[in-house]
Amino acid sequence: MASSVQNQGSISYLTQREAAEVDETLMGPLGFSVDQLMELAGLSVATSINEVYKPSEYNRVLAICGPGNNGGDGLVAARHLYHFGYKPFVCYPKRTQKPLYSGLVTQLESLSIPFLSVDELPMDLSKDFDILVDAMFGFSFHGAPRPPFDDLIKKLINLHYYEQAQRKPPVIVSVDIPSGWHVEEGDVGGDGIKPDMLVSLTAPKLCAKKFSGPHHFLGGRFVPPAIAEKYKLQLPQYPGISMCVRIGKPPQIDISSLRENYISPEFLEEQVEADPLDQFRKWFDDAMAANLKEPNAMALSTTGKDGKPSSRMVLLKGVDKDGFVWFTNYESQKARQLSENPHAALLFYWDGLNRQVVRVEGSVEKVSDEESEQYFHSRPRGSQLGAIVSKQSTVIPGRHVLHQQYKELEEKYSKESLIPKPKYWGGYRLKPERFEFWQGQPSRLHDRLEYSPQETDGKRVWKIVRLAP
Ligand SMILES: NC(=O)C1=CN([C@@H]2O[C@H](COP(=O)(O)OP(=O)(O)OC[C@H]3O[C@@H](n4cnc5c(N)ncnc54)[C@H](OP(=O)(O)O)[C@@H]3O)[C@@H](O)[C@H]2O)[C@H](O)CC1
Ligand SMILES: Cc1cc2nc3c(=O)[nH]c(=O)nc-3n(C[C@H](O)[C@H](O)[C@H](O)COP(=O)(O)O)c2cc1C
Ligand SMILES: Cc1ncc(COP(=O)(O)O)c(C=O)c1O
Ligand SMILES: [K+]
Repeated sequence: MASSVQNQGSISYLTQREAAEVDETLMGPLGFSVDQLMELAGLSVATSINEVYKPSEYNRVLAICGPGNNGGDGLVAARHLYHFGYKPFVCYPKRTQKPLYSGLVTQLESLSIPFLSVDELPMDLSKDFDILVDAMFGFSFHGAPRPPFDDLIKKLINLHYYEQAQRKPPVIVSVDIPSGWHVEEGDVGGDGIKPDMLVSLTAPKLCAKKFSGPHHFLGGRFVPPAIAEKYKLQLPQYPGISMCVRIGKPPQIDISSLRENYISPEFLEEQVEADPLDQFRKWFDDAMAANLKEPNAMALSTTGKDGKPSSRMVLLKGVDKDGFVWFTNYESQKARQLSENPHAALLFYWDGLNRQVVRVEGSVEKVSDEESEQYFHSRPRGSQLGAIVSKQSTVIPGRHVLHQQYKELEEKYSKESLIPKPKYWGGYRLKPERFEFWQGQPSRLHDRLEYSPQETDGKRVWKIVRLAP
């Protein structure tokens, strides 16, 4: 059995027989119920879709569900997609009279998700939907598709006939097997559906080797090692806590075509804080609440006396009325430039909120030695040693020198002993003279509000103006 499991690269592909056996083993000796596996499968499908097609752009989803478990996966996926912010519709023409399936239907009905009969579907699916989930047939498909699925499959094949230059055609996402394809041979006649995305479940089936669309995902982070061992399955690592993982090549796309259409709430003069620091804190809190990774990462741009700019990321470690603070090596390239020209600019980009705080511009000073000292000792011991080891921005012969010195220092400063802050390490503080807050909007008509200081009646106030996007 094991020898017949096919590999392409480092991933195993299952035959139809093996796929059914794995299923039986999961649901027999390994104690899974079909409900559980279907829930995990449907959730994997929904998360895979969300990785590639965001609900802001691809909102209307039609899940076309077949009579078997593949159809059940489609019903579960539709429910999760609803909760992820999509608008799902379901076409489920051959309902299975089992409590599992009627339960799934009830759950969808309770969310007011419309069920459309085959007759209610438009001839041309491209107008009403952004995503078509093909959950008609999975690994038990055999022979030629019978009605009404033959026509439904034709609708998916014919989609491109309706493609109009101005309209983005809906994408097809196939669950486990592109419906109508032979489970092992693939699209034998070459005239079957051509999904944009395939979400293989448990392990890809042989037909997946013939999939040439841009997005191949594997879902189902539930395969116990016993199954993987028994079938000598080589499966990829799932990232983080994700239910799915991209397999196969990442899409080869034309970089010039990469673009987002930003959709955000309005950002108006009336809503902003009078003090840009308060506005910054508000946006920083939003970035924290949105769970963005390292919202304190900022690009720092400096120029030396030659006037040639350089940028690099640093971490914001404090912000108050006196300015924005970060820590670094005082003998680094940025330090040299700052000693030649104290003017610098900071830039934050908060992807996920479509926001950047651009041009926090101002002059820079070193922070006090006590402040550097205090921050240095708050860092993990490893980072403290790292700061001693790294003669930042100098040329070194290889990684080994860093590790060698690190090991020596680790021995020198055992356990609790104080690691002295090197003289060449400390903080800088930028005192802002200008701020700009930018929020992305559709058609590149973004909001840009700029703060600059102004004297009014001998008092310094912040003037706010709107800039053209
Ligand atoms: N561990 C896993 O991998 C899991 C997989 N899941 C999903 O389940 C499918 C396999 O489900 P299964 O119910 O075995 O089969 P299908 O969904 O492929 O469909 C079977 C039904 O389709 C009918 N059928 C078959 N061929 C035709 C045809 N040519 N025309 C019309 N109808 C057809 C079949 O009827 P028969 O009368 O022919 O028997 C069945 O009614 C797998 O691919 C995954 O998507 C689980 O959800 C989770 C675990
Ligand atoms: C997210 C991120 C945060 C960083 N934070 C710092 C930092 O706080 N301090 C620092 O010295 N380098 C930091 N670095 C490394 C710098 O980007 C840079 O490589 C280093 O400071 C040397 O820059 P320079 O040669 O221009 O002086 C960070 C890098 C990244 C990607
Ligand atoms: C070289 C260097 N120094 C300092 C920092 C800031 O890190 P910490 O939070 O440890 O101060 C970083 C962060 O990436 C860094 O790469
Ligand atoms: K399918």
